[in-house]
Amino acid sequence: MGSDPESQIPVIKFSTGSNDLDRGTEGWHKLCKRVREACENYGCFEVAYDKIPTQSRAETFSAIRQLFDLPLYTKQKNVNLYPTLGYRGQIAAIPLYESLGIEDASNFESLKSFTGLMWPGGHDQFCQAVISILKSLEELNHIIVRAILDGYGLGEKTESIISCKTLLRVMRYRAPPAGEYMKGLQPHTDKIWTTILCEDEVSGLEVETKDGKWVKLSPSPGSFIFMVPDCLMAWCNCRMRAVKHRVMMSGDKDRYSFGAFAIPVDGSIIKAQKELVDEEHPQLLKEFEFTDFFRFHLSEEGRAIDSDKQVFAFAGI
Ligand SMILES: O=C(O)CCC(=O)C(=O)O
Ligand SMILES: [Fe+2]
Repeated sequence: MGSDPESQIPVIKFSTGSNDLDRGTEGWHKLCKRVREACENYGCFEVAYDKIPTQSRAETFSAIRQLFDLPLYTKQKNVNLYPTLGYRGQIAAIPLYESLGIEDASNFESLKSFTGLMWPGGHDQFCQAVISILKSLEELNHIIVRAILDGYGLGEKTESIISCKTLLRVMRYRAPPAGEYMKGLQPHTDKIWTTILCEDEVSGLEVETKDGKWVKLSPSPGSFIFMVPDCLMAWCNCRMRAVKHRVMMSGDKDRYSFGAFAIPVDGSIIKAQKELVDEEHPQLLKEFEFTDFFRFHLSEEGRAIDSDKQVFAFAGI
């Protein structure tokens, strides 16, 4: 598992030094095709993006480590209307896992109020590090969504792009007891529009392939992982697959990671693009309001359903 290079997900370069990122160039067309194929076949890909310096990642992870070093009662002040978006930890089924969530985290004011809650007097260095990397990741996300649109010939239909705010979720997974291979995070698909993940040194993220095999990812140190969540899958009439993923821990090091999660703003309607519905691809999901779906997945009824089936239970035709 993982050591077989054949089973690894595609690596796609987003190189600011070439004209591949200019719409209309041959390089851009090739990029769009690769993005589309990766999202259809794997539901994810590794992103090599040269615009985010190693230093910026290092500063972000140093800030994240300081956050996890705070006392539990301080971290538990991170509450959210939706329980899974605030502090999570001390969960019996996944004892190694702990995470915090910051809504609208590329906005200086919301970062300031978060750091003001965590540290007396705030933490300017935390805000600077997070803002800087998130702005770049939002830019990257924008390019990837553009590539998806162009990949389907919908480049002019920018009004169909879902408006989002970025939630930053930071994770720490404790090393398991010596010699054990242990669940860090349960298998799931993300419920949102897009996900970009970043890990620091210790791997552990696994994705499920089309034929149901789990593959351990070994991204290069400077890379990110882009994933297709349920809403993006619904938007493209399930041409792309929402990738099921989990974290498995082994070895003696704690794992730190973070995700830039694009969360549709309240009132967002998620619907299959009519251009992507035809005889060969009948519409599979009804249109739905994002918040209704999000609430459903947290409800008792939703939680009784496997994560990757929830969207079909909620909106299946
Ligand atoms: O820690 C990771 O790499 C994955 C986290 C994740 O899948 C999530 O928070 O939805
Ligand atoms: Fe996830």
